[in-house]
Amino acid sequence: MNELLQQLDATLAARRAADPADSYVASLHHKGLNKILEKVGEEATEVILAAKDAAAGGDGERDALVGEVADLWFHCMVMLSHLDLDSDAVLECLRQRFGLSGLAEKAARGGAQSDNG
Ligand SMILES: N=c1c2ncn([C@@H]3O[C@H](COP(=O)(O)OP(=O)(O)OP(=O)(O)O)[C@@H](O)[C@H]3O)c2ncn1[C@@H]1O[C@H](COP(=O)(O)O)[C@@H](O)[C@H]1O
Repeated sequence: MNELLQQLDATLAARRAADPADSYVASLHHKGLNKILEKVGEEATEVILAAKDAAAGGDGERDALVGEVADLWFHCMVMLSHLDLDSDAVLECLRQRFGLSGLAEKAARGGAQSDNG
């Protein structure tokens, strides 16, 4: 669906058979799902901290936030690849949701009573 994401997905899939000594992605696949999830968690925390800094800071902090989001997206893509999924599946999910109000969707599944979930 998105050319860059598709190219990156292809690289991530190819790295599953690569030597961990030669490739960061191969080293993550080699270490396994728990290591990959640890990285996703770390990167998510870094995004939160960077967003706080960006809200209070200037262009440097905003650029740093973009870099942290890229790290998070990348590690989520490695996680999907490790589980035989790819970004196309996520983009298709977003495409199906596009234009459907989150409030309307929540009401349709009977979840409109609470603000917490
Ligand atoms: N987009 C990325 C990308 N974004 C971030 N990173 C790496 O992700 C790591 C995360 O940052 P950290 O500060 O947590 O790294 P770290 O401290 O070395 O990690 P740990 O030792 O704590 O696990 C860094 O080493 C980054 O270089 C990426 N590594 C690879 N890619 C893409 O994946 C492709 C394949 O990479 P290789 O498999 O390394 O060839 C590359 O060509 C790129 O397109």
